[in-house]
Parts: sequence; C-alpha cells; structure tokens
Amino acid sequence: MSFLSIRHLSKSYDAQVALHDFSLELEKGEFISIVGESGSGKSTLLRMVAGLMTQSTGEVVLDGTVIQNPAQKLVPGYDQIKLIHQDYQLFPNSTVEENISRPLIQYDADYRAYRVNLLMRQLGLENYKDRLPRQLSGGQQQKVAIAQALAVEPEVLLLDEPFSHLDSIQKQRLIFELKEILTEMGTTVIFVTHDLDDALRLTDSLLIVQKGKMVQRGNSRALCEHPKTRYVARLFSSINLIPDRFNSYVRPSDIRLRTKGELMGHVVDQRFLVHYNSLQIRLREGGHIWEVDDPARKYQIGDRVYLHFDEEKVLVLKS
Ligand SMILES: Nc1ncnc2c1ncn2[C@@H]1O[C@H](COP(=O)(O)OP(=O)(O)OP(=O)(O)O)[C@@H](O)[C@H]1O
Repeated sequence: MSFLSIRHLSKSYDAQVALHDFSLELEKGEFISIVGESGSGKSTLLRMVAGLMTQSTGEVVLDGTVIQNPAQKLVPGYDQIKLIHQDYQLFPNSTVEENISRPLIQYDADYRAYRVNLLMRQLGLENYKDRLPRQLSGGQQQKVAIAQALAVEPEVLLLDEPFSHLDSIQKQRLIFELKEILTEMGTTVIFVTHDLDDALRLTDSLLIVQKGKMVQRGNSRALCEHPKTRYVARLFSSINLIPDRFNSYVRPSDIRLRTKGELMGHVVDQRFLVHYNSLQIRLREGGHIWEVDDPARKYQIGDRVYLHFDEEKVLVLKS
C-alpha cells in the first residue's frame, strides 16, 4: 500500500462540482506537481487532503490511517500534514525565531532550539531572527511561514501556490532551497500551481488537472511529446492549428523554415528571445497566424517563407 492514498475524492459546492473522482497514490518522500488553471479544483483538493475540508465522497489515507475531515474531528487538521498557501499568517508581534518555534511549544527546549536554528540556517533567516514579520520582505515572510510549517517535521507538505508573492528570481531560489530541505527530510510533497515552469523546478513528476478532473499524469517529456488535450499541449508552448485538418497542431519549434515549399506565409512580427527569434507568420491559406521559431535569426518582417514539419510531430488533440 502507498504512503499517501487519495481515493475517489470528490467535492461539490451546491450544484457545482469542484473536484471529480480524483485518485492519487504517493510513496513516502515522493514529490508531485499538480498543474491546472484557476478554478480547476487544486486548492479544494489540498484542503481535503489536509483534513481541513469535508469531501463529498472518497477518502484520504496516510500511512494506513484514514484522515478525518472537519465533520469528524473536533480540531481539524494534522501535525503530519501541513498546508502552506500564499496567504500565510505569521504572529505579528512575535520575532522570526518565536514564530518558527511556536508549533514546537510542547517539545523539549533543547530540541526546540536545535530545530529552530537548523531551519533558520537552511532558509537563510539567521540574520533576521530578532525581527518582527512587518520588518521583513514578502519573500522573507514566506520563508518564515515555510519554516513554521516544517518545524514539526510534517510527513506530508502541501504547497498551494505559496510563491506567488515573490519575484521570479526569489521564487526560483526558494524552490531550489526548499527542494533540498524537503529531500533531506524525506517529506512527501504535493505542489499545486498554474505555472508549469514553477512545477518543473520542484519535480519532473506532473499531474495535470482541468475543470476538477485529472487529465494526464507523467513526466515533462511524456506530456510535452504526447499531450492528450490542447490545454496540456499549451502548457509547454503555443501550438499552431494546421489548416483543413481536424484538431491537428504543430509546435513552433517543430517547424522548419525554407525558401521553397507548399505552405507559404509572410513574416508579420518578430521577437528576440534568448535561443531564437519568435516569428508571427500569416499563412497565405486561410490567413491564420502561426508562431514559428527561427533559431538562425534569419528572417525579417515582410519576408516570404515556406513552412515544413514532419508528420510524426503533428499533435492530434481534444479540446
Ligand atoms: N466555498 C466555495 N463555495 C462555492 N464554490 C467554491 C468555493 N470554493 C471554491 N469554489 C469553486 O470550486 C472551483 C474550484 O476552486 P478551487 O479554489 O479549488 O480552484 P483552484 O484550482 O485552486 O483555483 P485557483 O488557482 O484560482 O486558486 C471553482 O470553480 C470555485 O469557484
């Protein structure tokens, strides 16, 4: 049996289904990122896994124990399962050190000091230990909230877009640091986000949700090369609809530009990106605009180009 089993979990709010028959098995220490657009049921899922929301159907089992929901448990939630979201709440009149040590109040003082110092060191908070939350940046406050959640060494950590207040450099650094700490602790992690790049910084193990349903699970390569739906395909890059073919698409990176051929268009816009120029090309046939990579940076606005792609690169996708 897996360490964490989520079995046929569903949640409806009145007539609206927020999560539909969701199942997932995770081993101890496994990381998974769940990617889905806003409203796809990610937060609802995590709150039920943490025992903070009552499900409509299904159950969550952690290491053989059924997680009780708020209708069954007087004080909802578990020390073994911590949920961190972007609207963390620190104690405003307590220092960084006090905030992190609060959850350890019932532990031995030596252990408490050891654990708080370790977390402050791991998260680079040592120089701020005597500051109050309002004297910290958003990123530092977020680190304190993470340290607070990790103080009791939870077995499962649920991350609900906790990095959205941070700028991208801070976010990349924090995800990298967190990955090291959580791997060392052997924590099982579910990270939900709408941002595929963030998801992949934590783990290559992905699960995609759409409208409350799991649509696909796999590593980034499998999902990029064999997406089941347009939404999954578009997480990796834009896709171009092939004229006169049913639900068939090709990625900008799978198109080659030539000076002769059948599918003709004109470059109408050009953007410099790190590894290539991104071109907008208006097809002669049907006037569709395609996005195409130009790695040789050869073509300019106004140029006539011919577009080629291999048949094996064509993606046939459901909506
Ligand atoms: N308390 C509630 N009452 C009624 N509907 C709700 C409630 N909470 C969430 N919903 C609805 O359930 C659906 C799933 O919401 P949820 O917050 O789980 O999605 P999400 O993927 O986490 O979205 P986001 O990324 O925007 O946080 C949405 O359509 C939302 O409007």
